[in-house]
Amino acid sequence: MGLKEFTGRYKSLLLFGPPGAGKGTVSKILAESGSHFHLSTGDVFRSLPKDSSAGRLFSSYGDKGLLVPDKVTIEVWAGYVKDLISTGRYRPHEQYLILDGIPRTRSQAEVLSNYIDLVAVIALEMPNVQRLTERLQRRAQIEGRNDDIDAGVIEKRMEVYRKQTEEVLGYYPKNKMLRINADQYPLKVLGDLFGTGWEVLTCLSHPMIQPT
Ligand SMILES: Nc1ncnc2c1ncn2[C@@H]1O[C@H](COP(=O)(O)OP(=O)(O)O)[C@@H](O)[C@H]1O
Repeated sequence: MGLKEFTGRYKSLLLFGPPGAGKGTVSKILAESGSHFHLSTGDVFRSLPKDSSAGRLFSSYGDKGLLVPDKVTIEVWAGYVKDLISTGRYRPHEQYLILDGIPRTRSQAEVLSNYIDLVAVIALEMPNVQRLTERLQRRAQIEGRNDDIDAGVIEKRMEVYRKQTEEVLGYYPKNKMLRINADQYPLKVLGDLFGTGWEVLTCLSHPMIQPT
């Protein structure tokens, strides 16, 4: 089957958590543990040309800590994944897709279900806003992200997570849900994740069975 003809669903793990909870760190480690593909929706938006219409739309929402509207989000995301497949960078027959930052609304979850075959949902839990903010401010120094610098924008992103995204967890079956305390050192978070979720996550340790 040619790369462009993939019409199946992407076998996916979803990462949830407030800004600063460590979605990116955990996703990268899971992806690298078995050559799987980590896709951060925030990174997808940040890679858009600033003068494109989607890029301008992203700035107008992202700079305020708000979510980009659902329709555009899904369009940009689905187009990006298609491009990854057609250029051979993401190989859906062999790799799991580690999705960080999507879905963030119920409506995104509903549309996304047409694209993915869900393996697991990892919810990184960290209610301590002060410590999340400290993590983001450290990241701002390293990565220079505008939305990590402004305290008002950080606060807005936390609120958006609490009000719009957290409830999306209820959309997914409990037997696929791994809730992990993210208010710990990264190694401990990973230890807990593999301790709780070994049976679900063990699929990442070997390549997918090839279709015959
Ligand atoms: N699924 C999504 N739906 C709408 N907007 C999104 C989505 N993912 C990312 N964004 C936009 O990109 C910004 C940065 O996302 P991300 O890097 O994942 O941030 P965070 O560290 O807050 O989790 C968000 O504040 C939002 O404007």
